[in-house]
Amino acid sequence: MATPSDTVNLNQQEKEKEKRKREEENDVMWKTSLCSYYRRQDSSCSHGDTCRYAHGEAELRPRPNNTWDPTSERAKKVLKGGLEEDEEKKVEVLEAREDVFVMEEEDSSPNNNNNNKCLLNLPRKWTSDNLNKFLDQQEVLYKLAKKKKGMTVGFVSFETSDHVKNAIKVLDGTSMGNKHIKVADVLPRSFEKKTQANVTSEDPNVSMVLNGSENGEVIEKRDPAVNSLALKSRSVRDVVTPLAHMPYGDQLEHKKKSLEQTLKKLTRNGRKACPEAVPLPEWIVKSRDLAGLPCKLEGIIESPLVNGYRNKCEFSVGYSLQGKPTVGFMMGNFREGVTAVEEPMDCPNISRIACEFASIFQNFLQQSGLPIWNRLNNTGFWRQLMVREGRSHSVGSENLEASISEVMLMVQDHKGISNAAPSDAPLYPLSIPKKHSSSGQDTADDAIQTRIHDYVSNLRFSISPTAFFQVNTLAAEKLYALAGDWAGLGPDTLLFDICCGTGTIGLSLAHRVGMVVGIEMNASAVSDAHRNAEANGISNCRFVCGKAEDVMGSILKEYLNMPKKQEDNSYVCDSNGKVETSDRENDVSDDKPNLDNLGHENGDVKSVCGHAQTSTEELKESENKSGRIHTPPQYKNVVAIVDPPRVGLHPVVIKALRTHPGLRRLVYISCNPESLVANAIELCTPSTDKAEKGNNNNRGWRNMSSAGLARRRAKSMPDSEPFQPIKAMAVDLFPHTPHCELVMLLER
Ligand SMILES: C[S@@+](CC[C@H](N)C(=O)[O-])C[C@H]1O[C@@H](n2cnc3c(N)ncnc32)[C@H](O)[C@@H]1O
Repeated sequence: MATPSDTVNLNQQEKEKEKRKREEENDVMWKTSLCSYYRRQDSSCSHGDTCRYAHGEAELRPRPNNTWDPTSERAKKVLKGGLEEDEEKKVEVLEAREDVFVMEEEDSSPNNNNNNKCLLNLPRKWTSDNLNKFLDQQEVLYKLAKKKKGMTVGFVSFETSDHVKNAIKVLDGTSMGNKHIKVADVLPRSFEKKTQANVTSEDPNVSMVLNGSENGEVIEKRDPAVNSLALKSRSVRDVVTPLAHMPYGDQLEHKKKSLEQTLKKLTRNGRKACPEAVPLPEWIVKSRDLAGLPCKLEGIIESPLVNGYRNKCEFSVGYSLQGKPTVGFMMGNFREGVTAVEEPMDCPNISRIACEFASIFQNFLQQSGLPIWNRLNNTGFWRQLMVREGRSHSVGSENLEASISEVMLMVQDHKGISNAAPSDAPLYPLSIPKKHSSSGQDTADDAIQTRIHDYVSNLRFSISPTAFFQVNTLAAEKLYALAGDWAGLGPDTLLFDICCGTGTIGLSLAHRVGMVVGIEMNASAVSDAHRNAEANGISNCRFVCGKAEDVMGSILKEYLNMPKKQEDNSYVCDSNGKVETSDRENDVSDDKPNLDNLGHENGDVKSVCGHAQTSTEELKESENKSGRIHTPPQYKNVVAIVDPPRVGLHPVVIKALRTHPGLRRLVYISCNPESLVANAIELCTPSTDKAEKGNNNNRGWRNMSSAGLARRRAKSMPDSEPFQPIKAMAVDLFPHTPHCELVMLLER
């Protein structure tokens, strides 16, 4: 007979076995990051040994590129170790120069450089003011001290070598929280003065756009890049395409496993959020047969093109580790103090053409009189180059490169924190001198096109500089086709294309439905959608410009809160976009439609529409003229395809979709499975009529996971029928990176 201690041992053995099995089976990212519970010093992570994140330093494994979770003690030790190994304790601050210190010219000369030091391990939240105060408190004599919020490094310059010695004596090793300050040397580099020159292009269809508010002044300052020794072991290929070392099949397997883990969060959180008084929904009960998945993950569709697939690249401008002005990708996170930029050639997802333009731009920078953007003090000019490619006709993966017929280059004059200028920043088209004109002279392009074109499902799409377009067009076609197949479309379907961009999803599915209503906040994208409908002869689409959270409620009302019975006065659009009446079948009711409901609750709804658009005003006008009331037709099948940005849908949109009983099917496309899961928790968790009213106790929400927040919101969801996750499938739009698109069908 087994004793209790035998049972415990057996259980432990089982657990160990299970753990080993998981470690072997699981993805290469298994336990390469610390669990957030562990970070919060809270040992209540319910996954226990099966958690894919490390519960402590001992469990932590290195990442595939041989680095450690940057928040771990190990990573910090590696960094520290690297520094200590260096005899002279020199930090390789390659381009910490006079614009950081605002020093006199002679101060930055190599001879005086010993009077410039950097302090390591300072609190991230400190600004220059804090550093100045601290040095004063320590009675350290110095000339100038600078510190950027978010970084752990500060820079100090001293008048004399005695002052430096004293500072080292006082500061080196001083405790700062659980760390010790280190004083290290700064290695400035000198750079040659450059002259301004023009970008020239031999490509006939290159357009260039300046995105920003004003031209920067011409100042001869250089961008400091703070790069630790640890960076030397990193390659840009590892940073940008961390899965590139695996065969493509293994990458897909890796992503699938990672998605399974993420999807399981939906089940766990749905179970936790389900009110006690309500039975667990069927999908949670059935998850036991699916190893904890909320629905079947049907697989992952591979990208037709694995290399060079990106049609859009945002290159950073900065200095390389060798101090060369470079156009490419940053070697790490600015918050980690990394600003080094390396060339993109080794990144397999970048097209040859984009690399060529990055290289042309890099050569141009050598001669430009304008300075490179300084990420430490937010000065300078050249900051980012965006390269977008367009095609002249629809193609397969074999000859994609040959079909690229247009390139749009976009540079930014933008001083905000985020690398990308806001989407509503003014755009200035720039003419690019062409080398080849019939006269042999350089000529400027008279009619500058600020749009490029691409093809999805044989439809031609016009794309404005700031409009979203999927970066992997061929894989996006597969994504949209899958969404269309799952949406259960037919002539009697009303399709809401939520976050529609240039109208790609709605327009490519328009021939399979009665009507499409697209919603999008980017006005240029909405104009594109309008143009794209017209260019492709599609008339049953309407596009609304507005934030989904502002317009969703009123649009649902407009289309779904129709009177039960109408005569033959519903409308369809003819091929010219004119509104006509039709004999569409309708449910029976005697109510008159309430035209007031057709207005948008939150005002400010601009409709930029295809031919089929009929605004409230137009409806009212047509009612007055004909004496008949025109209302949108009723559709038997109402479906929404949502394709939100990485953050997911706004809670107001989720609530509108969830609480409108007319919407029975929803296809959720997501580039961020974590936010899909969070939104699905709110859409699929049962509610009660005793839903908690808005909880004012928001303490601690900053530390909450997106799933935790969703659980909290699910509790205050008004009583409404929840959706059920039916199936999920991934589409790999981003080979060589950990990202992919996830599609989930929800029904009720
Ligand atoms: C992932 S993209 C999808 C675009 C489009 N479905 C496609 O595949 O080309 C997300 C889109 O949502 C838009 N967007 C972001 N936040 C929004 C909001 N609050 N309301 C409406 N649209 C939004 C963005 O401008 C972007 O065009």
